Amino acid sequence: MKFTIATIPGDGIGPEVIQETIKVLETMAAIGGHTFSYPLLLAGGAALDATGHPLPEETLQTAQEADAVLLGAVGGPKWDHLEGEYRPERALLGLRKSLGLFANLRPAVLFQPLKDACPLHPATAAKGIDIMVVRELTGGLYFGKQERLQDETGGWYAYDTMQYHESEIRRIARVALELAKGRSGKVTSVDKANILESSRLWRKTVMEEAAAYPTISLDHMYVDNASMQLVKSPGQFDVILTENMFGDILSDEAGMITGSIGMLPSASLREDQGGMYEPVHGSAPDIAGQNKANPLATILSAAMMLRISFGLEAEAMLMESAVEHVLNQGLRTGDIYSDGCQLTGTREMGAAVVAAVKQLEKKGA
Ligand SMILES: NC(=O)c1ccc[n+]([C@@H]2O[C@H](COP(=O)([O-])OP(=O)(O)OC[C@H]3O[C@@H](n4cnc5c(N)ncnc54)[C@H](O)[C@@H]3O)[C@@H](O)[C@H]2O)c1
Ligand SMILES: CC(C)[C@H](C(=O)O)[C@@H](O)C(=O)O
Ligand SMILES: [Mg+2]
Repeated sequence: MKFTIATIPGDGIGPEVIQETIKVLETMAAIGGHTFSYPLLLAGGAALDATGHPLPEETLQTAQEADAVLLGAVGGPKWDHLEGEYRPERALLGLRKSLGLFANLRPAVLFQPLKDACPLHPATAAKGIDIMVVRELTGGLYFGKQERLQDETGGWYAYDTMQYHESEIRRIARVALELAKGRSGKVTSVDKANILESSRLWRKTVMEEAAAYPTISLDHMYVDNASMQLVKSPGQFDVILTENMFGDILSDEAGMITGSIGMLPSASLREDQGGMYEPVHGSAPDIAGQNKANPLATILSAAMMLRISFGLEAEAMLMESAVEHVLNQGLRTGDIYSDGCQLTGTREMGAAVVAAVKQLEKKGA
């Protein structure tokens, strides 16, 4: 089969992790007899430097026409002084909104070989963690009206607006409820309904949608408590359903309890399962260009792409098994390193996954 993957390396460690992911995808293509093409597109700081805008029209158009989008990360200190639409991170929001990617799936799974790198109590780590964060991605504070103004004293003030339409809540709630059917059947909706009006509507609407899913157990948790419970006893969560900003924060936290944000993939989807795939982490300027970044989050995002957008379940599973295999071999980038393991670099980790894919495929054949 032929697929076009609009590829946006972006900034910082983005190009490094994308490079390794393409190597793995090419191995998958050779094994499965597929043809993947990777039109390379500019977005973020790289696009700003080259074209004067973080989200060039050509990027948007090619992304819209492709079978899926694969993105590294955007942003970095070089562009931190910029305002408004010139901020590199705005490119990400522009892509999400224009592609209609309202459903952000962020699985947080603790790979068992990493349980020693998990900062939680060993007994908790041994039990395993398998949480699916379903984050609403095109509404809320990120897309509400925002402004910076001066008051009558000349002092500055600013506001951002958290706004949700019932229809936006219903469609993301359905995504979470449907996903829960294929898992252990529990959805925890996270909000701040004790204080925010948008959260009160969120809770009411989620309850209404859940009425059509009698086999799913639904509970509700305030976001402050949820962030504490996630560390205290992550085993209580199956699917976490939440709005845009709460999901951003909770998914980074979920990354840490599963070893590292460098292990966390994500899929941003529209109704037809078309989507953009990117690691949860950012451009990590502190380690960029040093062959230190963990490429596994991006490789796992590409596996999600094969499964969800291309329907290549066997290939996706092979990639995920290859990741588990290299971890079992004891290979670790710095972010997941623990005593007795072998410290390795971005390129070496990518090469090890490629080798593991080939080895596992041979064994299976
Ligand atoms: N999706 C995205 O493009 C995205 C996501 C988050 C942040 N950002 C942007 O990235 C820039 C840096 O943001 P930040 O520092 O808050 O978050 P970050 O995720 O880039 O980094 C946070 C910490 O995690 C580490 N880290 C992240 N990814 C890693 C990996 N793959 N391997 C090993 N270590 C890893 C970094 O070294 C750093 O210590 C900012 O401009 C921010 O806006 C972009
Ligand atoms: C860079 C930023 C806009 C983005 C977000 O907040 O959605 C990032 O943190 C993420 O998690 O993808
Ligand atoms: Mg984030």
